[in-house]
Amino acid sequence: MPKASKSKRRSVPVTARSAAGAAVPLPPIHVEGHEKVIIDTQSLASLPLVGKLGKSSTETRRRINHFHTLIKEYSKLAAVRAKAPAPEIDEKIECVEREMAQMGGLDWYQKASLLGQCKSRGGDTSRWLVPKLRDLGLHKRGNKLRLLDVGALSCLNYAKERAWVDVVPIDLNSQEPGIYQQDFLDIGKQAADKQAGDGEDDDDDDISHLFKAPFDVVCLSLVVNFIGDPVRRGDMLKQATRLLAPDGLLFLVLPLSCVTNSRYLDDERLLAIAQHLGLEKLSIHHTAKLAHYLYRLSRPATGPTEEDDGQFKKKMLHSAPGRNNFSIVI
Ligand SMILES: C[S@@+](CC[C@H](N)C(=O)[O-])C[C@H]1O[C@@H](n2cnc3c(N)ncnc32)[C@H](O)[C@@H]1O
Repeated sequence: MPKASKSKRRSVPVTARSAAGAAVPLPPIHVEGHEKVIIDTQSLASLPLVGKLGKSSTETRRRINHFHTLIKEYSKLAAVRAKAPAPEIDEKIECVEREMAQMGGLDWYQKASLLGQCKSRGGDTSRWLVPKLRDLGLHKRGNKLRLLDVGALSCLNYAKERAWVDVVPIDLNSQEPGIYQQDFLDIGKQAADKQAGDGEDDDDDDISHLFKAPFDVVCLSLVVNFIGDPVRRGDMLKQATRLLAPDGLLFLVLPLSCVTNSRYLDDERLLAIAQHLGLEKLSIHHTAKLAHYLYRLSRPATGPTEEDDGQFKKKMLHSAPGRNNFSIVI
């Protein structure tokens, strides 16, 4: 059974009251050098499931979107606080934290997202990817495809393809025994820490062997938009290219509005970012709600370097009113 890996980041835990008035743990704030501050969604997992799953898919979607807004707000406020702490910022942060807690935290969010994957609501996005992999003839390859499913809500997504696909499903908060609890952005860091004698010496928790060989496919389905900080969204794409084998595939899924209604991102810009990271476009498909992308790593998988940073800053592309601010920064 997979075990949770341990986080080594500094945290400042806080508490608040649940709707029922009981004290509940709230997300610690992690300060990771370079003034980057993120919400530690792992800690949201410990919140009790007090939130309701919507009666209709529209209601569930509305609540999921609101949870995304809270994550973004939290990231922004935490970044302000890291630079210039002030009591009014603390108050605003507590307010956001309280609301997330009242909704049920990450556990509620994941259960609501899983509901969105029901067949009656369109199924999970692997059903789009599998025919593409078959079209590429990858089901006939001699050795099985190694596929890293990031933000996996179920370990059964590729069960029908088990004869030719070996899946490593990971999530910040594992919902099933078959899903490894692992922060995608920490892959590689733990092994480096250990080598430097800095890591915790608990071999039972060590799943680093799973990430030693490169992956043929990395799936980032509805995960990049989960992150509130545009730089960390860029870090996710960079990390994916680092983990891919030569000619490996990146499967990216974003809510459609991230590319059709954003001031800072559209398909063209996303393609420029992907190409900059050594990825070439194989396929794009928009549905009423989602944008699917399949890219292939077309240059040696050495991964992007520090020099890549600063190449794709937040740039206004569409200034019409009513647009959202979703962006990816490299
Ligand atoms: C909306 S769910 C996506 C579920 C599924 N992949 C899909 O396509 O429906 C987003 C998931 O990504 C996970 N996640 C977000 N950041 C992550 C990270 N850095 N490492 C691993 N999982 C992450 C969250 O915990 C959450 O379960």
